[in-house]
Amino acid sequence: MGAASNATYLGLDLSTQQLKAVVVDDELKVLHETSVQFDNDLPEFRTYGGVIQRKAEPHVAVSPTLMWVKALDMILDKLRVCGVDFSKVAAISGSAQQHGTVYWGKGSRHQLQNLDPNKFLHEQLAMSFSVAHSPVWMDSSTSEQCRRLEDGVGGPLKLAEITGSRAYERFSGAQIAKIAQKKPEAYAITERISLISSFAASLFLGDFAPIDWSDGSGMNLLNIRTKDWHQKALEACAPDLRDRLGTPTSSYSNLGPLSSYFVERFGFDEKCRVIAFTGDNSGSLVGMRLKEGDVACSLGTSDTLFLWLNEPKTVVEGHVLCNPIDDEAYMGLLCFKNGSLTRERIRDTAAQGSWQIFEELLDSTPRGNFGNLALYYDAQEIIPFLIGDHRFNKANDEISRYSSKEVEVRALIEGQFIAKRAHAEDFGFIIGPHTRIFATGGASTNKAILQVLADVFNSPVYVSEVANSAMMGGAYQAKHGLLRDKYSFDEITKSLPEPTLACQPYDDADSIYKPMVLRYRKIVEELLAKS
Ligand SMILES: O=C(CO)[C@@H](O)[C@H](O)CF
Repeated sequence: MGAASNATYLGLDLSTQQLKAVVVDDELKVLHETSVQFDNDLPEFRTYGGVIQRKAEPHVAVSPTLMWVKALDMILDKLRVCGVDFSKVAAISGSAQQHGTVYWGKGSRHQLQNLDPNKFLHEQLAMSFSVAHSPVWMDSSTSEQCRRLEDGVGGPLKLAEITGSRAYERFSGAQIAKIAQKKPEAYAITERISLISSFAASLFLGDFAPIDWSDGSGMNLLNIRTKDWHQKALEACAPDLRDRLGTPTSSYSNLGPLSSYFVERFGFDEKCRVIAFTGDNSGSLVGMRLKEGDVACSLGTSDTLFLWLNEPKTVVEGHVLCNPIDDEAYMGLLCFKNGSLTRERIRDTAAQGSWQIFEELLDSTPRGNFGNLALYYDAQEIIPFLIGDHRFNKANDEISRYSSKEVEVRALIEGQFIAKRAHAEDFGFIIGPHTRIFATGGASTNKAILQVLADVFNSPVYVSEVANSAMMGGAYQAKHGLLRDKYSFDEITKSLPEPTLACQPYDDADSIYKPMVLRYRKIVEELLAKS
């Protein structure tokens, strides 16, 4: 099957903290894999976790757009040094952090279409962006724009019914509205607005790439049933926005030939095709080959739960996105902002910065943690809308610290997963005898953490051989988009091994965690009332 038996596919994941790339063979087996860490490999941009946040504006989170361009220059050189034969690559696709927006200035399309193969991309595109720092998904500074957007379309429930979500601060619509209001001159000279996924596709295409339906579902602007922009939402955000966004497209669209820049600079075949890029959670769904009834838990900078939906639904919390594999289907998504950075904080304070000690401490405490329950929110959490650390003892008194480090470690992990179960059930997810949890992301390599996940959800936890499902999803989508006319996604991915069972829940798990979920709801209700 495939374009040719020696065809390879290039998949990328432009995530919050790093750019990752993988080359797979025609059977989708990994041949090469590498990454560029923004903080360490591109220190000149002075990011922390790939993002710039200033104490004076704690709710603002941006990333230098040019940092992502330079990371692409670097990662292709790293792949070349790894010995990748670019001439065999039949198609390219990828994933990227959702919701962030890139602002292409006047004349940038011409620059994209006329790149000089003797120069780095970052040299040639240094002046191409009308907004140098892209707002990213960790930003929560747009509550005012959210209210205006909801009012403009008839309220939060109406917006959720049409676009799959009520207004969220990190979503692109509110972020674009803020740029148009606070930087009108920059907005006026903006020729195109991309998501970070379609921005990455644009670099490979050598032209503006369309926004795909799945990542476009994270903007509060796309009607997820008609797959077209919702005019009232566009008008509630910024003037003349439709032309700046372009026409959205299916998430496995074959966009066109690879830019000649890459053919001449790296030796790609001129027949290599660019397939639409999508959001990282949609890419993870592709990479995990998620099926109806399964739940995916991605443990990365953000923690997300997502599942396959055959039909859209209106939700007051969480999101419904167009499905990246099947144009007629959807996916449900719950995003928890305080993921790996919070786990790293507690690892540093309670486990001397060592994951091994962290695991030992976690393993040394009983399920239920002696009745202690805690919530840790370094940054403004999305669900629930809370911030700060909130520790509770067995008597349900809020306390400032736990006496032991092992209690603190278990309180963090149990609290994160209990919250996920509570909000997944609110979303309508029913945990049953056939439920399978598929774990991915950095923390999915930590067995002790996965055991807590299995216990809290009272379900078996499976892992794929490659922890980075968003990156693998890019590679799978490259072949899927190239050969979709001949083969279905299942046919294209059938050669892949089934995920591995990582752990099963203990028999007493549900009797411990079901009551803790109820306790979590009560605690959150009281904290929200106070805040
Ligand atoms: O905001 C999110 C999803 O809605 C996050 O998972 C980002 O996509 C992480 F990059």
